[in-house]
Amino acid sequence: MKLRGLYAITDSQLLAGKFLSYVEAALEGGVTLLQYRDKSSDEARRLREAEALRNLCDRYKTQLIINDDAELAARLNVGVHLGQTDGPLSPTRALLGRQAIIGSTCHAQLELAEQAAKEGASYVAFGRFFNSNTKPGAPTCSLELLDQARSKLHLPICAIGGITLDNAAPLVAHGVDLLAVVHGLFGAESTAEVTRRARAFNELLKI
Ligand SMILES: Cc1ncc(COP(=O)(O)OP(=O)(O)O)c(N)n1
Ligand SMILES: Cc1nc(C(=O)O)sc1CCOP(=O)(O)O
Ligand SMILES: [Mg+2]
Repeated sequence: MKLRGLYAITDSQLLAGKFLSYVEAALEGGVTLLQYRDKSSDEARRLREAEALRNLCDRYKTQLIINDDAELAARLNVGVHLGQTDGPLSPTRALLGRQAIIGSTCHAQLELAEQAAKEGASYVAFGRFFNSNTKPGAPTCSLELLDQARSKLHLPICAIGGITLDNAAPLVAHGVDLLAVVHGLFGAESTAEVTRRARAFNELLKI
């Protein structure tokens, strides 16, 4: 399966009271990967929400990715996204199997991406590219790094951090396959607007 398109990421605060309706609205517009990102330690709620997302994703034939938590991903038989301090990639690949989607945060460092590729990552993520409401302190990344990554790597490239419909086109022009978005998608005023934005992000990625 080719990993290219919108990568929607949930935010528990932003989506409070409208979690499933906004996620379904995004899926309606087309989502290649959906990441469940919840930084709390409420294990019961996390399991419940992740299961609900897996059911939704099954209906829309979208791949679910769990942020940070390989054990939860294994329990639900879905993918995982690992940052640099979220645990090693190779044992996670062994845990989840060959088919699982495993993503790796590489910030603005090509060497991290090359290492992740060697250890079996399915995609590499660079960021942040713009000011981010969700993670304002994340290190920044340039379009030039994307050019280098595109010429050296044979994996799908994901961009993250402050991406909106107004600033995403240059990322695509510099070789990005996956646009990972929280606020620029789920910060919308209505479910109809979430669906419209999802469709528009996918249009940007059509070659
Ligand atoms: C697609 C994608 N890219 C990067 C990240 C950030 O991961 P990480 O550095 O582990 O930070 P947290 O998201 O865990 O705060 C991501 N989640 N998804
Ligand atoms: C979770 C995350 N990681 C980042 C990184 O650069 O690694 S930026 C980010 C937040 C993405 O949310 P928004 O689309 O609202 O900026
Ligand atoms: Mg993490």
